[in-house]
Amino acid sequence: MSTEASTRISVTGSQASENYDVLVGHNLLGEIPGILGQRTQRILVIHPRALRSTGELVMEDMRKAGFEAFSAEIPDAEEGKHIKVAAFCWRVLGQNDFTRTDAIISVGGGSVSDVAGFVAATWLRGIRVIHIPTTLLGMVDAAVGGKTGINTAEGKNLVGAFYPPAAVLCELGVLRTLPEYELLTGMAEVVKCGFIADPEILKLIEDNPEKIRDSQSLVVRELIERSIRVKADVVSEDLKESGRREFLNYGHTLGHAIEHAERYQWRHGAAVAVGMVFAAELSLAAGYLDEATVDRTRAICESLGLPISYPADRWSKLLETMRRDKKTRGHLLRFVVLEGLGKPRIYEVPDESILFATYQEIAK
Ligand SMILES: NC(=O)c1ccc[n+]([C@@H]2O[C@H](COP(=O)([O-])OP(=O)(O)OC[C@H]3O[C@@H](n4cnc5c(N)ncnc54)[C@H](O)[C@@H]3O)[C@@H](O)[C@H]2O)c1
Ligand SMILES: O=C(O)C(=O)C[C@@H](O)[C@H](O)[C@H](O)COP(=O)(O)O
Ligand SMILES: [Zn+2]
Repeated sequence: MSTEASTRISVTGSQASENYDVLVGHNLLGEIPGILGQRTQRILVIHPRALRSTGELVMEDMRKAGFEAFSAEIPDAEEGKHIKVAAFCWRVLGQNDFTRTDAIISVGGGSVSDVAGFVAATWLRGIRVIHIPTTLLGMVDAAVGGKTGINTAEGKNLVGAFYPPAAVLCELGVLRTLPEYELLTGMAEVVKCGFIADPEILKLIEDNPEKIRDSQSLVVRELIERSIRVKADVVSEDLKESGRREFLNYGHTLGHAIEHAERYQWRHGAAVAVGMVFAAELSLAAGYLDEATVDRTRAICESLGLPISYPADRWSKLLETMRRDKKTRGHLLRFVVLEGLGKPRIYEVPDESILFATYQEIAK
């Protein structure tokens, strides 16, 4: 067991009730009673089937701390981000008389914190939620920042709310059981942070091809903390995405369309990797970025075993889905592009032919 101290990264909002801490370290569950306070009686632990034993451990701990603990076991991965799953959780909350002083704890990857956060935002118009992310992606991105959501038939995350958690506890030991592919798809969001804000992240990945595959290594911990700092910095300034927060969507315009086209059988991070190569190529085509940075994007994604291309014949379907992206304004498609390392900007697409031409660069 590690004896290293935990790291505390603060996120601030426009009012005190939106402030919270992200803790990274070991043995963090003991923080929960202090975060929730004495008036909290009931806790609902929302976890996927695949993490039943982890969910039970958290429930046991909460019972020992004096809470009444209930669980809602939900379908795994993207299947959980469905209105029927939210309705099931609302039913459990209702049947067990959850009040505004009670709380939800999410235990799982980004799909779980997204739906659990949405349930917390909507139950009684808002009860507190603590996220315990169990994937790399959940720790560095999904659990932090207060974006919650579910999918609809038309697309990814189309229904949701901005709803900051009461805390995020990144218990590093839980990553021991995470399959390597899940660790590497989570790295896509780490790479994103590297390109949009902290290029040192890219160097750490390039210089440590083995350690980045060991979830318990100090390099992975440093990558986690650096990525959380990038996200905390952005969302502290712009919770509701009226400006700078859009930069966190780098690679996601095409990425989300690919996830939709694949009926969510691709992991989010894999789709975002292809989306980042597309966004880098678009930055080049628009005259903002040099070829070397585009090549670097491909090289880093490939070194992580992430996809960098997509079938040529899917373009029209992808374009149709991208029109529903949240950054679109009227008929105007908008992409996050790069003007250089750590220099994201918005590109309003003047003519869709540039998108088609760029797609040929990543099509196979
Ligand atoms: N709200 C946000 O800001 C935000 C940011 C990024 C991504 N997301 C969302 O996050 C989701 C992707 O999250 P994800 O990549 O964590 O995927 P996920 O939640 O689907 O989990 C991936 C798989 O890993 C398994 N798993 C989770 N923890 C494990 C562990 N410790 N050991 C073994 N297996 C484990 C899960 O059961 C699942 O099968 C997408 O829906 C994406 O849209 C949201
Ligand atoms: O937090 C954000 O803002 C992001 O864009 C982070 C993304 O990694 C994440 O996938 C997010 O859920 C995408 O949000 P959406 O608004 O495009 O649905
Ligand atoms: Zn993402």
